[in-house]
Amino acid sequence: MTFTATILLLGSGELGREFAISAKRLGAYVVACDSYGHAPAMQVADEAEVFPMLDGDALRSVIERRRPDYVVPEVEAIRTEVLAEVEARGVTVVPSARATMLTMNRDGIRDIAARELGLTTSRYAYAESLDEVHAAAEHVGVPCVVKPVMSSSGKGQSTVHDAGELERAWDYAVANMRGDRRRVIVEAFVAFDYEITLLTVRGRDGVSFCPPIGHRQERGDYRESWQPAAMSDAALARAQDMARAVIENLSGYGLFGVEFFVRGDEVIFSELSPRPHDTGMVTLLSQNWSEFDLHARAVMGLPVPEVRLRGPAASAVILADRDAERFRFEGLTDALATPGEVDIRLFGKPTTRPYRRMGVALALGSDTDDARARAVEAAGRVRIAYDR
Ligand SMILES: Nc1ncnc2c1ncn2[C@@H]1O[C@H](COP(=O)(O)OP(=O)(O)OP(=O)(O)O)[C@@H](O)[C@H]1O
Ligand SMILES: NCC(=O)N[C@@H]1O[C@H](COP(=O)([O-])[O-])[C@@H](O)[C@H]1O
Ligand SMILES: [Mg+2]
Repeated sequence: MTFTATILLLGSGELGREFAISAKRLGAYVVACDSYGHAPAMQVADEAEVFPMLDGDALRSVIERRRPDYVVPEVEAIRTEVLAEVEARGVTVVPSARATMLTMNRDGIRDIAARELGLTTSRYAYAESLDEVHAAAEHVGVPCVVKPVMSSSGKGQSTVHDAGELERAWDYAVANMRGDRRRVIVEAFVAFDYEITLLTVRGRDGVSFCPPIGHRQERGDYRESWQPAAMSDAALARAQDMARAVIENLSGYGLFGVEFFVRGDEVIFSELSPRPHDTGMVTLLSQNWSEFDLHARAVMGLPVPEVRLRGPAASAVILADRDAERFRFEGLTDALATPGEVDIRLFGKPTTRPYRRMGVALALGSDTDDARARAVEAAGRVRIAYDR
């Protein structure tokens, strides 16, 4: 059989699963990798590889054996030095080895944005010990947010309201970080009016933007997202300029999820994913081409189409609440019968744990408030029943 490209997908969660579907529709052969078997993307890919992606030797040997046209990272926690090595030998790393190195750890991308590009960010400092955490908090002020430099979906993150809570925040960060660097970023807490993800695509013909996505987070992890987020033309233009500046600096082709806090007309850069974003799952219903379709096209060097919104839309997550290997989903019939245009995605994760995202509900509405209400309603109708 002839394929248009061979893609090695590094990370096989829900985002990788939708990307794999989009890439396969364009004729790609997809090898899905992760540290555990039967991961969501593996269930729809051509083949799977199970190994720890932070292990450089294991990663190098899989890339050498598979000889992919494109290496597509789906998570941050990857031995990115190996990606730089293989890029130097001619393999295309998406969007670029430099982008994966700088975004793997929060300090890389934050220093580029704040120091090199001069973008507005929250005040911040790094710390590698409890003493340094105290010094950093003194520098940025309290309340502040403490996060491991390597983590995602809010893992190891806490908001500190009083210096007495710093020790607990440091211990929590170290216990929940990914990888081997005991380093945290301490950021001033931003009392934003709202926050957005600006999906930004860099294709062969230039940079384009999706309408902004608003979202609500709890414990540093997203619960609901909606599109379009209401914002002033001035704030949107500022966010687009900042997003363009960062991704031009990172280089490479693909879709990026650029996160901003907005307070009045002030737009504050937070961080970015050089890949589809969890809050962007709303685009599975809201756009004529989803963020995964756009990523696949940009990555494979194909034309990036103009995005059209099908209507105000929202997503709401379906979370597990305990550790389990045996569980069932109930209520799918009810959920899909939620009035209006509603859809459900169940990711197929093989096990649950507290707060693990197992699925998402999607809804169109007359406006984003209506879409949010429908998505939350549909998500709530899906129940996870745990077997003893
Ligand atoms: N300095 C801050 N001030 C106020 N809120 C913050 C700050 N930093 C983070 N948050 C809140 O926590 C959320 C998660 O933070 P951040 O995006 O840095 O973490 P993450 O682990 O990278 O999450 P993800 O991987 O889902 O993007 C933000 O979207 C925001 O709601
Ligand atoms: N904010 C980043 C994000 O949402 N990443 C998505 O979550 C998966 C890990 O989920 P898990 O921890 O449930 O395995 C990742 O593989 C990716 O799809
Ligand atoms: Mg984030």
